[in-house]
Amino acid sequence: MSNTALTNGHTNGINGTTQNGVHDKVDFDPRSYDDLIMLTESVRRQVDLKEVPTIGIICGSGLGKIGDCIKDAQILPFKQIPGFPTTHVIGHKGNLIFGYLGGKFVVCLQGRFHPYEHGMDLALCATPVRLMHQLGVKNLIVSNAAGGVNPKFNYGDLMLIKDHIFMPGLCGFSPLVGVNDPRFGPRFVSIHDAYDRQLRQLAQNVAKDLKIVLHEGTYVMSGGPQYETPAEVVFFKTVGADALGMSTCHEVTVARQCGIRVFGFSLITNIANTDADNSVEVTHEEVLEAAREAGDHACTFVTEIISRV
Ligand SMILES: O=P(O)(O)O[C@@H]1C[C@H](O)[C@@H](CO)O1
Ligand SMILES: Nc1nc2[nH]cnc2c(=O)[nH]1
Repeated sequence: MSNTALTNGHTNGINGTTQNGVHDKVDFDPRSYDDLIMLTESVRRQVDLKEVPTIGIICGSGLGKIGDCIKDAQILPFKQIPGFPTTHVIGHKGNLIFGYLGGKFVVCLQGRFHPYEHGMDLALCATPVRLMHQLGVKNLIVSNAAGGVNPKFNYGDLMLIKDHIFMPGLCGFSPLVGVNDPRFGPRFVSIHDAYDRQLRQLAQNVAKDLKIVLHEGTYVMSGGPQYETPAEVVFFKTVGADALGMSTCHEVTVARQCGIRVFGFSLITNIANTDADNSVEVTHEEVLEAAREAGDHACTFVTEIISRV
């Protein structure tokens, strides 16, 4: 089957109707388990789930190419998913894709929700991970574009995420804040093993075989959307950061709450400034350009990892 964009009308089941496949604004509560079930049912009705997608993928800025590599793709635009907000960030297409990659049936988020776009509602931004869990995902591959802090990193390198510092989470902006329905998972979640050691080893082996430079390091999520000042970069470097971004940690936190194994990597799209007297501008355009250049590379890497999971 060739790739299919799903545009049939449907009834979303959460507060209302749809016209021409586009859902009306719905009153979706990301902390309601019942709303999550209705959202999941709506997705199930719109796609032909040939198998259980046990692998989920989240594409970072400009890394949507990974989604384009999926075979026999069924493409469900976010605007057809009741409860999903819109993604406004250039380089995030806004599709949920089902199909085959690396010989496995996968579900891929071609675009993500950044907390800075959605009033720091982290539970809302992490809803796709809860959806993936409902659909049967057991392993999640998260990717992002990030600024390199570690002096060994170069533009275009890949960094496997070994650990993270979730700045908004430390300040009370966690997707787990608020009433916790135990059906989402435990109230208190241990994040001691956020990035699965076995998957990291597997990725290292893949990188070696494909002759890809793969660093390993700590990813810091800041609230964004502003990039860091040189003093902030020095601050993060001092506390152990290797790469800086504005996403991922909220998704990983929710994934761990529901028992999904995680593998994460960053594409180093710029080198973060540490000296205010010699600093250069960082732009989203250069971030996207770096991601475009690394698209094939990232796609091969992810495909090979999936084939070996
Ligand atoms: O979705 P990711 O984390 O890859 O997006 C990064 C962080 C900001 O959203 C944007 C900055 O250029 O790219
Ligand atoms: N916070 C942050 N996010 C990024 N995404 C891509 N580059 C950067 C960066 O330098 N800082």
